[in-house]
Amino acid sequence: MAQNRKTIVVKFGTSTLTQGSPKLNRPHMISIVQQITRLHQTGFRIVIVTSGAVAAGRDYLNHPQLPPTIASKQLLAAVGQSQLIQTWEQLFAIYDIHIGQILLTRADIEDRERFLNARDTLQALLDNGIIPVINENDAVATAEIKVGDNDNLSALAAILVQADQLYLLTDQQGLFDSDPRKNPAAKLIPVVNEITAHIRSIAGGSGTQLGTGGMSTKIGAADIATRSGIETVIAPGNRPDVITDLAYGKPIGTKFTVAPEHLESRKQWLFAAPSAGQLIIDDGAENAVLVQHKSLLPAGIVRVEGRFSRGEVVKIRTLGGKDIALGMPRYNSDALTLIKGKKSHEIERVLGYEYGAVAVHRDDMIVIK
Ligand SMILES: Nc1ncnc2c1ncn2[C@@H]1O[C@H](COP(=O)(O)OP(=O)(O)O)[C@@H](O)[C@H]1O
Ligand SMILES: N[C@@H](CCC(=O)OP(=O)(O)O)C(=O)O
Repeated sequence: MAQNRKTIVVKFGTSTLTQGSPKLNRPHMISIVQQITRLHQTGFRIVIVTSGAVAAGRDYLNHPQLPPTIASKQLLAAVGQSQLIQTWEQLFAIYDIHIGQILLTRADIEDRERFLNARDTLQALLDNGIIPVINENDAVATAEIKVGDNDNLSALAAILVQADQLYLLTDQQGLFDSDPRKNPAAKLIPVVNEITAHIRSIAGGSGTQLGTGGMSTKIGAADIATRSGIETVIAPGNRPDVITDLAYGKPIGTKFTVAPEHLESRKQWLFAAPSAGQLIIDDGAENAVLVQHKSLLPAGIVRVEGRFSRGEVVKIRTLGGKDIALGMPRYNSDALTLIKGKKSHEIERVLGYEYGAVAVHRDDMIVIK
């Protein structure tokens, strides 16, 4: 058990979950759940991004005649999301696996504090062997705060969990050189090393009433993910064992490779913001960060300068005044002022809560010396 620590985000489009019908296809969902169970039991960390709420809502309400408004779609999503999550829950329960529902909007990802909260929740679920099941919070998402399609949402989720791979499962074999629904002679493209204007131009919209975005949103998602160091595959959701085969490296569908210079960019993405303060650290902490490549503990912080929230970017500065790293602290400036110089086990006593033992985790730090 648990030899493989690879983290994979798997996104299921409506087309895959319904198998082209007007309702969720439970027999097909069982085969998906069985594959994820196998991976989960061998230590893979799997995150599900699921579409299908609107389709499930429409089916549950017996295909009502509703005005073509956003409110109608939100009504269907509100009804259907509970059907959708219940279906996943019941199917995973067969294998004694727990799931946790997370409904996100763009606002939850763009705001750093909320980004960190979502990331911590996802991490906690994964650490406890619970499979996160994510969808957009369609029922409350207005035009300004929604991501709008689950392809892009899954790329953002993959960044949140620092995934190794993202699989976009759909009703086609992968990306073709033109829409195969319109051109039966279209050819599958097995590997994309660079998302060029040509690649974008061959990706069309959804071929069905129920899908959102088609290939063009999948290309957008692959672009976001690969720039952040996450390999992305568009693959057929109805192929037997597609998820397990992909996880063990079988070439299926269209693979979008990660350029080597992008491997560190998940951190660059996090650290695009200007710095909001400084943490002045002692010699021991300097050695831990620079030589031992470790996280920064509160014990090594001598002084906290500036006012910042959890997740804003700060400079990590030596006693000699040299900036050696940028990082996103797990605590805000007030909390760090109280716990600086203290041992990690004292954090909860001093603050009355804790967000973990470290002040700035190694994953949230770039050394700049
Ligand atoms: N170049 C292309 N290659 C493959 N599929 C394409 C292409 N351009 C457009 N499509 C359409 O994209 C559809 C898949 O997207 P979508 O309907 O949104 O599915 P999902 O629900 O899986 O997200 C396909 O059924 C196909 O009609
Ligand atoms: N959040 C919506 C799905 C949006 C979406 O992108 O759909 P799809 O193109 O089928 O992945 C729902 O649950 O119905």
